[in-house]
Amino acid sequence: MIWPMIDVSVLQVIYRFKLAQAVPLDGGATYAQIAEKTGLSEHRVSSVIRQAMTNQIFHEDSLNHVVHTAISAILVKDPAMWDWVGYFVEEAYPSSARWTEAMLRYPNSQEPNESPFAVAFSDAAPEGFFKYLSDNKVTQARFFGAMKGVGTAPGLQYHHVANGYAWDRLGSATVVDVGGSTGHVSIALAKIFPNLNFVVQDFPHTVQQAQESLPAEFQERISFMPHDIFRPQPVRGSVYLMRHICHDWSDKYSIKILQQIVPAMDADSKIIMVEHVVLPPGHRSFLEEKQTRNLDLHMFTMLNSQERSADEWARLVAAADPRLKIASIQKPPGSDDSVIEVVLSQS
Ligand SMILES: C[S@@+](CC[C@H](N)C(=O)[O-])C[C@H]1O[C@@H](n2cnc3c(N)ncnc32)[C@H](O)[C@@H]1O
Repeated sequence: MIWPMIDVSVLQVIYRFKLAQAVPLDGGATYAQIAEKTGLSEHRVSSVIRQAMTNQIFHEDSLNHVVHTAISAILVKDPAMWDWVGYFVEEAYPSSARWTEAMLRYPNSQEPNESPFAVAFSDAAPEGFFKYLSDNKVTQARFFGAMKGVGTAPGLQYHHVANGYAWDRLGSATVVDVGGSTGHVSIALAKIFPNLNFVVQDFPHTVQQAQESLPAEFQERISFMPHDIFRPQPVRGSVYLMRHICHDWSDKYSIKILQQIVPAMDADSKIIMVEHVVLPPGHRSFLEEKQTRNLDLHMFTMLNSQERSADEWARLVAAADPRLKIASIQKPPGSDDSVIEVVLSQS
């Protein structure tokens, strides 16, 4: 149980010293050649690569001669996978080693600037991960690349959002995509549901770029609006889509985000959250269970946030406003996320 830390340390060396790129995709390289390219000693290179081989990263096809495996080759061929590894080994891994320090220094904190990440990067990122990203273009580009890669995973495809809710029953509603980034989810829904219009809200720099690159066919139906999710919702009487928003925030902040929307809601309004709904142990395969538990603790690591069970989602919306109720939770087949429909009861 202790040894997997060596796996990640090895991955960090592979990333930092670009060991995958030091091995040509055709033909491979000797340890001496890789050492020369990377500036590491031949012994260190072979120790690291031979340990990586135990995870099927690289293969020695003859003594001291390294070739790629499918896993090592993907690090060279797929920039999103490279960014994903980079984000994990450079930001998440050192932060994960600071859990207990964060827990002791800031017991049960819900503040992003008291997360294990903020403890690990206290000099560079005293205000937490998101502020660090906005101040560091290299890290930001890597994180966006990683997120783009994650978005291509089968369980996170946008068609699950379409399948998980009866969007066609909304008539000609306006859907406000709160924290909708560059509008990729709205665009995916707009393609399938021609009656719906969309307002995508996010930080000013994000929505400005997105408006400029929006395909002409959607110009009439999708608009972009700079909006801070911690300020009152300016678009009234709509359907409010929030995909992967609250899992970035602890309860304290998620409640604030929801409370900004409630005053804008009318009797037909809904909040549609697309999020992970955690099941109790024993309901899923071992690998799914492991993935969910890892993700929950990863959210703690970086943001002092969490993944939530159905009960925790219900308590969260009720804490934001006792009139808010979860009307339905649908998990489309093959989807990692569920679609949580929240309504405002009028009684
Ligand atoms: C995890 S991403 C989800 C993006 C999109 N909803 C999706 O499903 O791909 C979180 C989004 O929230 C936005 N965000 C974070 N804090 C915000 C704030 N205070 N105001 C507006 N948007 C914010 C980020 O810019 C980012 O686009």
